[in-house]
This record gives sequence, structure tokens and C-alpha cells, in this order.
Amino acid sequence: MLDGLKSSLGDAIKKIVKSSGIDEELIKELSKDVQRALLQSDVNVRLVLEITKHLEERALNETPPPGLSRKDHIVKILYDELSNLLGNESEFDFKPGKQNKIILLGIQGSGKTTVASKLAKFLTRQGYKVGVIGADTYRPGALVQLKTMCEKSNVEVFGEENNKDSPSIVKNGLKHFEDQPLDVILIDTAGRHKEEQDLLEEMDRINKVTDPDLALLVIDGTIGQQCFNQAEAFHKTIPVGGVIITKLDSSAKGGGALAASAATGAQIMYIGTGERIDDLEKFSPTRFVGRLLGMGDIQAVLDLAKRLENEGDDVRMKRISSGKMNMDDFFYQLEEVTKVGSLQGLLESMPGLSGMVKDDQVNQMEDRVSKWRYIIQSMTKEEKADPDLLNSSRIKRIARGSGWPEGEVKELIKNYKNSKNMMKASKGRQMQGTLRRMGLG
Ligand SMILES: Nc1nc2c(ncn2[C@@H]2O[C@H](COP(=O)(O)OP(=O)(O)OP(=O)(O)O)[C@@H](O)[C@H]2O)c(=O)[nH]1
Repeated sequence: MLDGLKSSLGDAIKKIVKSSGIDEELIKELSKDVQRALLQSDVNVRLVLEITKHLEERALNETPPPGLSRKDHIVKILYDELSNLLGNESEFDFKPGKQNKIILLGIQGSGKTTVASKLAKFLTRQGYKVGVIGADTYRPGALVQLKTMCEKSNVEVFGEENNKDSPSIVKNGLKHFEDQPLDVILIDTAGRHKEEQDLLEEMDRINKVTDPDLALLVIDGTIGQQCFNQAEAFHKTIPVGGVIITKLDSSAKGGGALAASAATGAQIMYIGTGERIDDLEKFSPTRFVGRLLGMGDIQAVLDLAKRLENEGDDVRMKRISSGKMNMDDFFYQLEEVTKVGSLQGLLESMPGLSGMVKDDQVNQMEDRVSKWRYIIQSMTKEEKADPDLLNSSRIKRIARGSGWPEGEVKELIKNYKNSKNMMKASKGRQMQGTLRRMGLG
């Protein structure tokens, strides 16, 4: 995703990391590299100049906090500035005990119908009961598409193929779902009309019928910074509570779309990263920028490092980073990572776990952690302290005790060993600075 931007920012950072010393010239060069990278990704010129001005000023004037080298600090400043550009983290607060109504808005082809199905699955996985109303009366086939995609996640779709009046479909849909114990009702609307004004008027009527808890604007990421105008036009008709940017997988202009949306004041809540139903992610600016810079969620990692320090757990951290971790340490880290919120990116940057997962394996990873919890709980104290004891009869016993197949126990052991070996291998390498230790080197 945003591969072009990622690689040009990566190159810029490498220059800093590899340099023998930081001086004004190098900082200016970094600033120019970042400008070029962002402009190529279609980020608005004014925003680009603002960021790089801050970057230069802060890099030249600020003293690094204790524990961070000058180089790390400059990378951290870049990370901060890019995260700020993308707004704050924003989450919709589902009110319990009621049907939360969410309208999806957006022009034709932006990916609304796809997003409705993706979001239905995403929320269902989180344990919410979801219903969907298909009120796109303009595009033939939209309702069938929605039903087919939602069927797999067992989400009911209400639609009326022969009714051309979308506000009345929404009204009937809400009535239909009234007595069902749903937490969320998603409403897919039309994106096409003869005149844009007609579309906005229809959205206004749907808005009145629905009285939504949230209006989510779906924007095609390939249009870049132009999406600013689109967001504003919709926002004038229905107060937009959140934005979803789609097609970030196929867009060189995604940076522009992200920055422009954040600049409207409506927070980006989710991003679409592919055509498959699982290609939807919750959006977190810090996590996103961390991934863009190839470093995971730096802030979360720094916070975590601080917490571990405060907890006086440096014995454990020392053991891990010197390549002597045991199964308990391994699992401790996995648990810490899940506590931070999301595994995405973060695993990449945890000492002792780096290189273990790729982006698209994150969901499987989360399932895994919960399986591994049972498996590790079925090990004896001695086995946890010295996993080399795990021979085939012990593995059999653990599999029986935990309720998971032997293959899964072996998979856990394999992952543990890989991580440990990687830590061992990197032990002798000269590493500089906290961020570098966390995967940048
Ligand atoms: N690569 C990629 N394609 C996407 C993504 N989201 C949607 N698409 C594709 O974009 C196209 C349009 O998506 P739809 O969901 O039909 O768009 P819509 O907004 O409902 O369109 P209308 O019904 O015409 O308003 C489809 O071919 C989708 O497969 C994404 O995140 N990545």
C-alpha cells in the first residue's frame, strides 16, 4: 500500500541513519526528500511546506530526549509531523442497547457497496450484530452485490428491488429490523444521479428519515487531494462524522487523499486496501505512519518500552534482547503487544518478535495468540523456562491438554525458536539508538 511513498520516505530515512553525523545540510536534504515524496503522493503543497518547515525547525533546534540519539530523534520528528498531518485517531462510539444507524455516503464507484459488506464483516467479527439496508436504487445489481457479499458473514441485507424511492426503502428497512437485536444498521446509498444536486437532495431526505448516529463518507483514494472538495460538498448536506478512504492499495495519490480528508476535520476511521472482503482496516495515523516509515507504531513502542521500564521488568527485556528468552518471555511480549491495541506493524518492531508477521497475516496472528495462550498454559514451569525440553511426547501431552492439534503446538515452538534465533543473530551487531533497535536498522 502506498508503495511509492513508502520507498521514497524509506530512502530519505536511510540517508539519515547511515550518515556519519547530522548537520544543517543533511536536515535540509531530508526536508527536500520528504517534500518530493509527499508531492508525488499528491499531498497538498501548502501542507507539505508546513510539515517540512516544522521538520527542519524542530530537527535543528530540539534537543533529543534522554534515551534517543540525534538520528532517532529526527526520525521521530518526521514520524510526529506525518502523523499530525493525518489527524487524530477516531473511533465511533457504539451506544449499547440501541440500534446504531450508520449511513454510507459517497459518489459512484467510490466503493460504498464494497465498504458496506466489508464493514458488516469487520463489525460482526468484533462481536456486533449487524444488519444492512441496500438503498442504492440507481446502480442495477448493487443490491445483489451487497447480498452476495454479506451472505458469507451471515449478515441480513434488506432491499426492495422494485422500489425506486430510496428514503422509503430506508424507512421500510428500519421498520423491518426494528424488533431484531441488532447493534448496528449500515445503510448503503446511491452515488449517482443526473445532477449532483439531486444526489445531495436525496441524501438529505435519507438523512431525515434515518436520523443517523453516524454518516460515513466513502472516498476513492485514487483521486488524491481532490477529495477535499468532495468531502466538503457532502459535509454541507449531512454532517460527516467519519471518512473511509478506499483503494489505497492501487493508488499513488493515496497520501493526498488521506491528508486532504484529515484536513476537512472529519476523521478517517477506516481504509480500504483491496477488493477482497477482508481488505478493510481501522485507521490509526500513528500506526499508519509507522508502517509507512517501515517501523511499526513508534509511539506505541516507545510507550510500551517506558511502561516496561517503569515496571522494573528490565531483567526480562535484557534476557530477550540478549537472545536468551524463554517461552514465558515470548508469550509475555505477545500479550503486551495485544494490550497496546493492534498487532499491525507493532509486532514488526518488537524486540524478539520482529520479522515474524507480515501485514496480511495480522488477523490470523490475533487468532493465534489466543490459541497459544492455551498451549503455553498447558506447559509445565520447567518447559516454559527451557523449551528445549519439548520432545514429541511432551508435545502430545500439551496438545491434549490445550485442546489444539500437535501441529499448532509445533508451530508455536517454531515461531518461538525463529524469534529467539533472530535475537541471537542480531546480538553481535552494533546497533545504535532505540528506534534502530526496534527494526529500522
Ligand atoms: N483495489 C481496490 N478496489 C476497491 C476497493 N474498494 C472498492 N473497490 C472496487 O471499486 C469498484 C467500485 O466499488 P463499489 O463498491 O461497487 O462502489 P459504489 O460506491 O458502491 O458504487 P455505486 O454503487 O456506483 O455508487 C469495485 O470494482 C470494487 O471492487 C479497494 O479498497 N481496493
